[in-house]
Amino acid sequence: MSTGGEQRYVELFRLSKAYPNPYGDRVTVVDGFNLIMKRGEVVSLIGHSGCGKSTVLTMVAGLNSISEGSVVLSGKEVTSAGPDRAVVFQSPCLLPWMTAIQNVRLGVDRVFAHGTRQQRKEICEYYLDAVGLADSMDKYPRELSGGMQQRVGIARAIALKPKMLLLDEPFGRLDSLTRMELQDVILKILDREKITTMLVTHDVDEAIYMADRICMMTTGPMARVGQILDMPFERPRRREEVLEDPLYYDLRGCLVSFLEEQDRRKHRPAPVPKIAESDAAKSADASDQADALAHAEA
Ligand SMILES: Nc1ncnc2c1ncn2[C@@H]1O[C@H](COP(=O)(O)OP(=O)(O)OP(=O)(O)O)[C@@H](O)[C@H]1O
Repeated sequence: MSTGGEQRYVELFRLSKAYPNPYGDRVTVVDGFNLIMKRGEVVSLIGHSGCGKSTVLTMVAGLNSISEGSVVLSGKEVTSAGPDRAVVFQSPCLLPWMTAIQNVRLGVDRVFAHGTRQQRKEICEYYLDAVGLADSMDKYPRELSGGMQQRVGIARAIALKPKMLLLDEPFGRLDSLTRMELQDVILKILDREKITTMLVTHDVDEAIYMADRICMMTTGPMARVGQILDMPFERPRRREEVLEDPLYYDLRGCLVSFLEEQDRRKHRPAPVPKIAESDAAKSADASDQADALAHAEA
């Protein structure tokens, strides 16, 4: 039976972020973002470009300061970056003078400094094999395709055996075939290792296929959780089964409607500003505004 700590393994409590703007003010991008994740759960954050998905993820990673609120992972408040949270970004940023295995070893040597040299080597080999790079471990980044480099980035993150995996559009730069292959690579590893994962993506289908829950963010500024959807599909998942499930299209429709509604709100015209005039002119102006608002609501 799972304990309370496993049910509330990650807690984002009233998380807010304000960035300075060029005029010296602060703009609150994310405001009062609440989310609780179970241990081993995969939650996808989805929302319009610029709503603050990466801001939330980087605050959880400890790479971005928290303006207000808190992130608690396994009972411990996050105050800085640490190896218990591994991040995979769009681009893996491998060190070009090191081979694939040397890139993975950098972190492994630090985190498992207590292990023997042989044990650390085996960890790296195991995860490079898990991402399908058994034959390319000794290649340099320049000898690897974009997809292969991203596989190294995934192996590098998971080899640290983190408590939490943070994926920020990890397939964003890949062609659709490679993207699907890597989705399956990650799903297989997550099914085996049960790593609690936050996945930021723009891709509705990717979110449905990979996540246990999808957290839809409202459009910023002051973005927060708009709605959370549970994905009813069993694990391990097979793409064809998910795609053939009639619920898939209902869920997809729900996500798309949410995003469209957010888009409408963002582009709703503001009321026409009033200018001081006579009472008669004022009332005419008020009725024009009412018309404008009614038009915007329609
Ligand atoms: N360091 C920063 N300083 C000032 N503003 C920032 C900073 N980082 C992000 N922002 C702003 O915060 C908002 C949210 O950015 P963020 O990258 O979190 O959004 P996102 O939803 O991940 O976007 P996308 O989907 O396009 O990657 C944007 O308006 C962005 O311009």
